[in-house]
Amino acid sequence: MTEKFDTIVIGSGPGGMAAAEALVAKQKVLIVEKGAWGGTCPNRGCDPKKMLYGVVDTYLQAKLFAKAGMPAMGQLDWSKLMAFKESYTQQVPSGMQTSLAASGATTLAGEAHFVNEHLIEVNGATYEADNIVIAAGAEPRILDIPGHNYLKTSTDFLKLAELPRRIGFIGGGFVALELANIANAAGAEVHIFQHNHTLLEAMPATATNQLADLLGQRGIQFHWDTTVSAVDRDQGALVAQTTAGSFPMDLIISAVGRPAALNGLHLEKAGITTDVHGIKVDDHLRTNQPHVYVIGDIGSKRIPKLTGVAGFEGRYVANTILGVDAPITYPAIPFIAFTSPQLGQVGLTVTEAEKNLDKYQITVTPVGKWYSYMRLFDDQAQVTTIVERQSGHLVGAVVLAHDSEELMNRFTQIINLKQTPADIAHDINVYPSFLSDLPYLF
Ligand SMILES: Cc1cc2nc3c(=O)[nH]c(=O)nc-3n(C[C@H](O)[C@H](O)[C@H](O)COP(=O)(O)OP(=O)(O)OC[C@H]3O[C@@H](n4cnc5c(N)ncnc54)[C@H](O)[C@@H]3O)c2cc1C
Ligand SMILES: NC(=O)c1ccc[n+]([C@@H]2O[C@H](COP(=O)([O-])OP(=O)(O)OC[C@H]3O[C@@H](n4cnc5c(N)ncnc54)[C@H](O)[C@@H]3O)[C@@H](O)[C@H]2O)c1
Repeated sequence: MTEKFDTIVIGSGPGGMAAAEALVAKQKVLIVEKGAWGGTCPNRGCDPKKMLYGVVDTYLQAKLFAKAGMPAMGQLDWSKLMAFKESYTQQVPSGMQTSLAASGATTLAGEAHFVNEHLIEVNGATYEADNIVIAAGAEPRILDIPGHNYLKTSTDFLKLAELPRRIGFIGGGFVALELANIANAAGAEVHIFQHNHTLLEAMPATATNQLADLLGQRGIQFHWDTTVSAVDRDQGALVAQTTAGSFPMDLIISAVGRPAALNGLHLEKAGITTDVHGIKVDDHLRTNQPHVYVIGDIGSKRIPKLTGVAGFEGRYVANTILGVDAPITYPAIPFIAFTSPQLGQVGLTVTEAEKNLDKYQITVTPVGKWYSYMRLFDDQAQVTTIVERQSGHLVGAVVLAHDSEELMNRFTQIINLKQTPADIAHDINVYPSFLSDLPYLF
């Protein structure tokens, strides 16, 4: 017998959770999960990464304070660091499933496949719905080269029982840089093999070059314009064969992007169309089957693939299903590479602003000597603001600094609220703090 629901949600990551939780008060909802409840972010992404990052960033900062009387630091204990991370991650799947079930959604463990545009099959049983929300996320890409079976992913890194002595990362994106930062601080010899000379493609090159210099000074070895063509095994070690020579390693991580997790969904049975970036959507996040919606990392769209975005889209689609009819519009979307220091960006990019300097004023302010940064030995800290000349509104910002996330959140708020320098000067912020410096940045 086929059980009938108002809405079926496929995937319980930040996108699927948000959609299910927003629908369940008014609808009969089924949510299906083939792996760990909660999806990538809390199990093998943002949250475990930031548990590790918080410790290593504090450790690095404490080392900087040696000049200010901090006693000498020993080596980080990797097994305790991992145990700390697991104290959080081990309770995530059961906690997420319990919370979904408590909200009234029906939870089902198993892989969902489309049978037709209204019917899915899970564990041999079929389920029907008026609406289906695909929130199946993305998965790490293993580079297709000889020896690819030796390559590991971010998921493997975040579970390492022991820290390998030499770690190579293929790619210069968020995953490679953030994990390289952790591995380096924890004592590994770290190499980044990047096929071009670009890090974090969405960020301005001046800031990413500066970040690469700082990470290089800490010992991370960047191999620019270097393609890894094969991986061999030689007497227990792995060898990265590259256009710049052979490099023996103990672990090599493929960090070359996260393609949409299309496999296994059998989208063709529902006639749903895809492209190389994922499932195609319209401005209401509908597929070519209007009752089938797509949210989060699995969608083909030019929006950053982030946890906050997946949740925003989940709530938007829930409202659409419940009858609100308006195309999706996104607020400013901030993102940060959690490296030491952090590099974050929000709003209009420097590259876009540079194309129209009559309209936009770009100001790069080195703040390393400012009180808030000098007391942290954050000598290279730098804030870039992009202001629309006519209105005086902030439309974009880039921050390279220790602990820049709250400043980034405030910049995001300023952009969304269209606050002017006068509005900002009117605020009383905690003094001294990064935010009490704000009026001096405009
Ligand atoms: C190492 C790492 C660090 C990250 N750090 C950050 C960060 O600091 N900040 C940030 O904003 N973002 C970060 N991200 C990205 C963030 O994790 C994703 O953008 C977010 O998880 C996307 O949510 P989602 O709901 O679209 O997909 P996911 O979280 O991937 O969830 C999809 C779920 O669908 C399930 N699924 C797939 N197919 C099926 C099927 N056929 N049937 C049933 N279930 C299925 C999967 O098992 C999975 O649980 C990071 C990612 C990684 C890998
Ligand atoms: N702090 C955060 O917000 C955060 C952290 C981690 C991941 N994420 C999300 O996860 C996504 C995936 O992260 P990622 O680092 O895997 O991808 P990415 O897109 O950020 O970087 C991929 C890197 O791989 C390189 N690359 C691409 N194809 C290659 C090839 N064939 N050979 C060698 N190198 C190649 C690219 O030049 C790039 O440097 C991010 O775009 C982001 O949306 C976000």
